[in-house]
This record gives sequence, structure tokens and C-alpha cells, in this order.
Amino acid sequence: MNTISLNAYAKINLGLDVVRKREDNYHEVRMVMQTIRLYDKVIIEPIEKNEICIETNLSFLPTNENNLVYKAAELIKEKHNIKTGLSITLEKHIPVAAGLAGGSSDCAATLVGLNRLFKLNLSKQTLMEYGVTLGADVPYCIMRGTALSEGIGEILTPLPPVPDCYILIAKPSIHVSTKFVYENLKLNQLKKHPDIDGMVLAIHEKNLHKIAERMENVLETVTIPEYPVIGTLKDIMLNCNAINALMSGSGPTVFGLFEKKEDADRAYQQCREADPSNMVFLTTFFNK
Ligand SMILES: C[C@@](CO)(OP(=O)(O)O)[C@H](O)COP(=O)(O)OP(=O)(O)OC[C@H]1O[C@@H](n2ccc(N)nc2=O)[C@H](O)[C@@H]1O
Ligand SMILES: Nc1ncnc2c1ncn2[C@@H]1O[C@H](COP(=O)(O)OP(=O)(O)O)[C@@H](O)[C@H]1O
Repeated sequence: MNTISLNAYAKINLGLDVVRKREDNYHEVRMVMQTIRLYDKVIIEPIEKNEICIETNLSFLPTNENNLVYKAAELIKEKHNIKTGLSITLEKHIPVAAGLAGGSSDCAATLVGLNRLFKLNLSKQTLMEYGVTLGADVPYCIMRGTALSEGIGEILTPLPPVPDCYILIAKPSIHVSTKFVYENLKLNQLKKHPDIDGMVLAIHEKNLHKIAERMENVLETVTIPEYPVIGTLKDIMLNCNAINALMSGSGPTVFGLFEKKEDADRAYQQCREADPSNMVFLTTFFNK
């Protein structure tokens, strides 16, 4: 059995609406998801001893059953009665707890990688069904590309690719918990909801400006008052001619879409200068 190496890509939410709170406290969402060319590496190697060993370059990340990669490996081993051990190396580049789904994407890559390694012949659909038990964004991270995500994140409709542009990603050095953000969302106080259907239409029309005009994320109503730096980063990008800028997922990462590289470069410098501990990346969309 050979070693398998996979790229686990980050996502941004071009639009994020919350429709209702379910009885199990999860929230039903309508989101437009987009994969970007920023990725972790997941390297999986079979070993003789029946255990799961995780190594990573980030010392603060758990390497035990709290790591989503561990959970994915454990699930596949249990469901398919696999006694082979696994050594998994996780090379993190995606900022952690950022709203970029880094952990979910590592988890998705592990499910896909183990399906290949052990020749399980599981369909994408089955892998997605396994995935949603580990995290709401895992099914999308298996699908990738541009997609409409509904339910809690498991009802996925693929969409045509969004027209190319430059994407600036800025992650301030604050920690925002996804659970905290959903729990503090005041759904009945929202003045308006994002036009997700309009964005889907604009994606079909391949109209970048129409897409950008509809970029909205209801979770900003929780995070921006609590963490003003999110608003500051958005303003920097907009002042540098971003077509639009938004917080991704539950934050705190902000992304901006740019037509001109010079504008994106200028915003890159300003986001760095605003606080040298901000993690800043210039990237593009990734479609398969
Ligand atoms: C907000 C989003 C937007 O894409 O992404 P991130 O900001 O995490 O990247 C997702 O909805 C996050 O998905 P994910 O991070 O996989 O969520 P999970 O681990 O399953 O859940 C973490 C916690 O968030 C809340 N949660 C999550 C998803 C959802 N649809 N409703 C919720 O209420 C629940 O309280 C749950 O305990
Ligand atoms: N492989 C992983 N990579 C990153 N975080 C992980 C991983 N496994 C578990 N976690 C835990 O999940 C939490 C959220 O991580 P992450 O997926 O990066 O957040 P987000 O979805 O908001 O971008 C972190 O606080 C971290 O401790």
C-alpha cells in the first residue's frame, strides 16, 4: 500500500443566510460556497501497528481524537473493520478557527484519501454522509468548487464557476468560535436577509459585479460589534477598490474580491501594516 498525499483546500462563503434554528440547536442555512487556492497537505501512510498517529507543524493543534483528521480515520477504520494503522502528517497552511473550514477540509481529504488507500469504492455521496456526522461543512469540502449549501450544510447543489478575480484573505489574530457565533445570532432581529437566489442567478450569468453586489453574511451582525477589527479590514479592502469585501463563515477572516492586482497588492500591504500579526494571503478561486 502506497503513501497518499492530498491537498485540503480552504473555502470562503460568498453569501451566508440563516433560515431557522432547528430543534437540535443547529441552524438551517443557505450559503454560496467557493473553494480557494489556499490549502493544507494531508499525507497518509499505512503502518503495521493498529493505531492512528498524527503529526502536525502547528504545536497547538490536538493530535488526538479531537483532531478532525483523527475522527475521519477512526470512522473509516471502524465502519470498514480495518486493522491497518495509519500515520498521518498534517501540514497546516490554512489559518485555524478562521471561518475558512480548514479542519473540515482536512477531514474531507482524509475520508477521500482512505477511500482510495483501502480501495473501498465508496461513492462521493457515501463519503459526504459520513462527513456530515463529523462537521456541517465536511460534505461541501468533499464536493469543492462553487456550490449552494442548504440544510445544515449537507444539501449541496453544484454551481458553475465564478469568473476569475484576485481574492485577498485577511485573518486577524483573534479567536472566534463557530458555536458562539450561531448561539448569539438574533434571527428575529435581522433587518434583511441576503439575496442568495439573486447571487445564484448572477453566478449562472457569470456576472462578477452582480455576484459581488449580493455578498452578505448574517453572522457579521454577531461578530462585527464584538470584534471591530473585522469592520476595519473590510474598510481597508473597500478603500483599495475591492469590488466587495465580506467576513467568511463565522469569521474572523475577511476576504475581498479585486479586479486589479495592484489594488489587491495595496490592500495586502495595508492589512499587514494595520497589525503585523494579521495573516494575509493573495489567492484565486479553485474549481476542481
Ligand atoms: C459557519 C460555517 C459556514 O460555512 O463555517 P465556518 O465558519 O465554521 O468555517 C458553517 O456553517 C459551520 O460549519 P462547521 O464548522 O463544519 O460546523 P460544526 O463543526 O458542525 O458545528 C460547530 C457548531 O456550530 C453550530 N452550527 C454549525 C452549523 C450549522 N449549520 N448550524 C449551527 O448552529 C453548532 O452550534 C455546532 O455545535
Ligand atoms: N485538522 C484540524 N485543523 C484545524 N483545526 C482543527 C483540526 N482538527 C480539529 N480542529 C479544531 O477545530 C477548531 C476549528 O477549526 P477550523 O476548522 O480551522 O475552523 P473554521 O471552520 O472556523 O475555519 C479549532 O479550534 C481546532 O482546535
